[in-house]
Amino acid sequence: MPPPDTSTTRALLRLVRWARPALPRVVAGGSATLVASLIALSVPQVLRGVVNGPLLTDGSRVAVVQAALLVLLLGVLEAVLVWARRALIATPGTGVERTMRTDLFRHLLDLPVASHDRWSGGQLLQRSMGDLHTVRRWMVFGLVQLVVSSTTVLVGGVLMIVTSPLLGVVYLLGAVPVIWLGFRFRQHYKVVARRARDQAGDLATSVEESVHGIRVLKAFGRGDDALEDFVRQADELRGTELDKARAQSRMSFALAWIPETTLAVALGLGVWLAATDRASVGALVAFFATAAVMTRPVESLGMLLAMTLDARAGTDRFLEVMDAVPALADPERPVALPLAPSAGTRVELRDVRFAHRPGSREVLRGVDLVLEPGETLALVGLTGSGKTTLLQLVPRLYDVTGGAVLVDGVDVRDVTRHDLRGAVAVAFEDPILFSASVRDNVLMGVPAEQVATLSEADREEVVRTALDVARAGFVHRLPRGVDTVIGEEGLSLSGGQRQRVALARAIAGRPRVLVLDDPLSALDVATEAEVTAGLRRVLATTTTLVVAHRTSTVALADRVAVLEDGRVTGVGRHADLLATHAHYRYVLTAECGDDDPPPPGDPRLPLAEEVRR
Ligand SMILES: Nc1ncnc2c1ncn2[C@@H]1O[C@H](COP(=O)(O)OP(=O)(O)OP(=O)(O)O)[C@@H](O)[C@H]1O
Repeated sequence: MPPPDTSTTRALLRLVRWARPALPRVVAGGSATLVASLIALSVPQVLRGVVNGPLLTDGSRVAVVQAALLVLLLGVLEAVLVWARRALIATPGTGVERTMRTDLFRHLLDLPVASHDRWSGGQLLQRSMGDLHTVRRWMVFGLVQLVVSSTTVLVGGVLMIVTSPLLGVVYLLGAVPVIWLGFRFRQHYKVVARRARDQAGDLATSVEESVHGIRVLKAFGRGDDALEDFVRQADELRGTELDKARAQSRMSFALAWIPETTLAVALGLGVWLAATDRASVGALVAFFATAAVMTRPVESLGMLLAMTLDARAGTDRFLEVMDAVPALADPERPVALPLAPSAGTRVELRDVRFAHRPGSREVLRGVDLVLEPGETLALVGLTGSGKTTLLQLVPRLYDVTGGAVLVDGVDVRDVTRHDLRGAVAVAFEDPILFSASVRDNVLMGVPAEQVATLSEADREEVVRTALDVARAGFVHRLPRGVDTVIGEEGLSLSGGQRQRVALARAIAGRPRVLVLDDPLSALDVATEAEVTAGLRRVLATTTTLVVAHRTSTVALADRVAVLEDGRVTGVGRHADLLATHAHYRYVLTAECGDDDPPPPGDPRLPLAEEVRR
């Protein structure tokens, strides 16, 4: 077998952090297996004594019976140890797998939103399920068996040389081609093992995306294309799995025929040695019985090496995610947000700059904006002007790349994410709900520790008020009212219904700051006005930043800020801006007079020119 691959060893050693609690039992189980194997190797030595002693000399029955009883005892002991291994190892492995999975999930929740662009949903699913399952199987079976088989082969080899040096050397000559083939196998297999895992992740992503976008696929009649794509990916994965299987069977074949061939040569040589009195019959029996005991460990080495390389690929994929740095980590010395002033919370964006990647074009280029306590400020701008990006900086879904966002005078980077998110609630245009009851979805907007202190009646009151304000009374007509479980991502609700439940979630915790990304876009104007009026009434002291695309939304704000090419070019009341700000008028009304040329790069430019003509 090839010497251990240091990079594989290093990667797998990093697993000790998770495996530590299971180590005592794994080591005990491994030791039991090792002793069982050594017992198996000792039987040929007993046979040697019987053959060279009673069988070939005085034929003492007592000695033969004694030897048989000894072999029986060793056999029983070996069986007990094999059972002990299973009993010791089965449970701790599942605990390790669970801890790794939980840590991975916890880490995912801590990662910046941007890192989710790096791994698709299917890849993360595969990493947290299939990969960790492979790692666990290797840890409790592959690793133990690899250590035991390698030790058995080593001890067996030494015993063979001691029993008959010449035959031992002949037999062990087979190790030379085996090591060479093992090197080649490892080089090839580690590449295909990784490829197979990546392809399995891509395949899972296809399933996830197709299920997610099933309505689009059906509506556009693209089901066959999706199927074709899926079959192609499935074929690629199958090809890689076959490649793995072929490599493994070549290795297993070599591990079967090479030792058997050298054993056949050793047998011929051994018979000649015995016939010429250069070796005892007992030694010959012991030699070949040892070779028989070693057959299985030798043959299993190919499979165990493959398992190790599969586990290495799984470990690498797990550690890649775990090594991703949570860019939005909590500060070392967090500052507490001051208690909410009675008038409400002041939010300030001070010379805020933001680029999605280092060196890329800045989406925000020095934004200065102040939201006075309790004020509702609408953010208006052309599509792609950076409105959503700006909103996401307030609850720190992204960090500014320049300047600062301050909540009641405290930089949001100096506050723990837990505190900040307790103070700032968000509702997006595309609302994501979870496959839980309406009640649980709404209560998700209230910090967990606060929910724990509420009585059952208070919780109901919180949910009812939030749903009332969001004009989401339709939930009471669902089959089980607020207990109705809304399907995955809330797809069993209409777009407008989902938006209202998501809004109820955002306001349930009575946040100090509410950040709304056009959250009522799917509502008719009348319902939107009702919802906004309800919001104003209930959240009188809540400072609100809302992205608006419609005049109806904007009219309900105290002031409006116009975002233009990454900068705020105007702040004021809707009517004033409409009268004085050409770009604002253009964005909101698509009315473009001769004096108000559409801004360069505006996607509506061709249409505006057409209208003018
Ligand atoms: N994750 C991302 N990575 C790289 N660029 C991004 C990312 N998200 C948004 N952008 C870019 O940032 C710019 C601003 O996007 P943003 O979503 O903030 O615009 P918006 O004003 O909210 O648009 P809309 O009104 O259409 O929602 C766009 O050019 C967009 O392509």
